[in-house]
Amino acid sequence: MNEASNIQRVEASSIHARDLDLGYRAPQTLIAKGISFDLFPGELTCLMGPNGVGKSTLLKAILHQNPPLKGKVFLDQVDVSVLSNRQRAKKLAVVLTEKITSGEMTVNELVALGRVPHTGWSGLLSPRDKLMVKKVLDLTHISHLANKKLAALSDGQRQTALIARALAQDSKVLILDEPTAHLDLTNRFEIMHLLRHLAKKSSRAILVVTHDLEVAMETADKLWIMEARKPLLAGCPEDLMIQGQIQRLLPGDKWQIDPQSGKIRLLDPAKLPNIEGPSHLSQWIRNVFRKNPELYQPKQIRVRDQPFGISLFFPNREEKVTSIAEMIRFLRTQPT
Ligand SMILES: Nc1ncnc2c1ncn2[C@@H]1O[C@H](COP(=O)(O)OP(=O)(O)OP(=O)(O)O)[C@@H](O)[C@H]1O
Repeated sequence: MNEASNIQRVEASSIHARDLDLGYRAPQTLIAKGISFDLFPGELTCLMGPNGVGKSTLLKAILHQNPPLKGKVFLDQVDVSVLSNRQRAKKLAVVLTEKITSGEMTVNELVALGRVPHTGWSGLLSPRDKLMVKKVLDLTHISHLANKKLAALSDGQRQTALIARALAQDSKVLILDEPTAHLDLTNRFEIMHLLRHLAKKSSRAILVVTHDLEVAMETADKLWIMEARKPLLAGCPEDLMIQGQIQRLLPGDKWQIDPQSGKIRLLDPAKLPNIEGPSHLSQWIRNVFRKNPELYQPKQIRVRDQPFGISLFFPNREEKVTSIAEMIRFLRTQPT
């Protein structure tokens, strides 16, 4: 980035930091050095990295819960350390991986707490506040849970209620730590698509810490990849995938990201059988041999669709099966 474009981007970013040292005091522990980032309005950014690398520590620096050991974080060009808690809460909403202690509270009451920066601690909701609570309950598909106590919710429902509370805060910056951790397959996409939609529709800057590469690739505008003792790497997810940079999320040489599917898999064993047939079928047969390197490998495998069938070719015969389970059973009977 040259200097002129750098200045332009700094002006546009909602959160900006350069060359931070992140860590803890008493005793002083340095976790990450030289960390720089810009979070832009209208974008959903996913922060990814191995366990313990310092993602939550970075969030705590942005939130001023644990200020950086060196450097400053700017929220709308204002140093976060000079903002009061109330000023920060109006600009920035957070969903952390917190345990809810007050299980007696209802979902409606929890979400209404999101309006506190706007109502004051009296907690009296104006009609506009009540409308906002209703709107976010609808948006997150939990209106039917409004009067349920938090203690009576599943982990995923509680997580969604916390997200609704943050949305009710109606801030321009939203930060979420592993929001999809407890959600089922559909809801992890639903919630992330909702966050993406909010980023676009109301020009919010949204930062999500996640370990879910599939959801991040599907929804994020930007990825921030955090590695031990390295500067933060930021980029468009598709560029990072094509450039092989996503592989940085998997230190060591045991696991590999397939740049075509974006899926994580064991590094290919030296030899896989020769498989002919449509790629959407042959890839799943290949998957079986990757998972079961001990399986007897025929000379050639041919797979076909409609009706589904697999032909296994041996030096002097052909065996036909009609499912992958049947293929595995058959190959297990073969001497290795
Ligand atoms: N309050 C603290 N005091 C000292 N060290 C801490 C504190 N909290 C976390 N750490 C350490 O900081 C390092 C980074 O932790 P952090 O929680 O930021 O990692 P993370 O990337 O969010 O990990 P995960 O993916 O497992 O959530 C870890 O080594 C952790 O032990």
